[in-house]
Amino acid sequence: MGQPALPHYDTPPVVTARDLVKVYGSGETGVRALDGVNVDFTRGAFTAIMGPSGSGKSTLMHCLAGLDTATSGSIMVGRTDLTQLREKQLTQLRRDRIGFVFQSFNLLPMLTAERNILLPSQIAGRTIDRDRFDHIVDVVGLRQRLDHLPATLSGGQQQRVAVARALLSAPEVVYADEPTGNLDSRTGAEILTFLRESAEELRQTIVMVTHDPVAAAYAERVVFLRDGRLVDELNDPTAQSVLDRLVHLEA
Ligand SMILES: Nc1ncnc2c1ncn2[C@@H]1O[C@H](COP(=O)(O)OP(=O)(O)OP(=O)(O)O)[C@@H](O)[C@H]1O
Repeated sequence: MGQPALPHYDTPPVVTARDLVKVYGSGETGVRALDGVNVDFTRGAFTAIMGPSGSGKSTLMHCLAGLDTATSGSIMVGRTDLTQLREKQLTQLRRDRIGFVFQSFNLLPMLTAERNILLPSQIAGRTIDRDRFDHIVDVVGLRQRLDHLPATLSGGQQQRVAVARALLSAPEVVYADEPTGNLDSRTGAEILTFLRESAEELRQTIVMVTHDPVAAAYAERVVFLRDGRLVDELNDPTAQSVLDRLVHLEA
């Protein structure tokens, strides 16, 4: 195990998973996708989850985000244990307290960029923080594209819309699932830089699943899964140091 992330040691974790187990199926054919994961994410930390194929990355993110139910263990988001929530409360928690960025952007095609960014807040009945909206739109460089439909935007611009949408309500945590998987490397670098700056400057907590050591190196911390267990972590990673650990894990 690496050292704890020093810049955040004095802040309580935003998300805490304890003894997290996820078994798909049962009996002989059951798959133990998570096998007792303990992990904390502190406020303003940008963390990447990595590991070999099938190690449980997606399962961990889906459980942490309340998109899938854990078999046992607890997941605290602030003071809420989301493993104890009913479906309706879980839906509300996802809507009000968690942001999502997916590989496939997930924008509504008939809405402009601006309306896509605002929609979740409008559905939740939140007052729009116009200053934050303006700040985010300017930082991601979407000012000139706000009245465009997604189909008329490049992949990178569409992902910026998705990131702006996720960040607008200042959720307690943003989960990003391969956010640069559909982007060329230059555009991907821009999105990752923005995610990193959001963590540093807006103190936005971000957890990202990726296969790409170059993408993971934008995070300040990388946690490694193998066979459903958290087996290693790196602070201040470089693409090379991440790659070295991965090669070691896959050996
Ligand atoms: N819905 C499911 N039903 C049964 N088994 C599943 C299901 N989802 C995942 N698994 C199994 O759980 C294990 C962990 O899968 P998961 O998708 O979380 O890994 P991953 O690290 O995200 O993999 P990859 O890098 O290939 O996307 C694998 O053995 C997988 O086959």
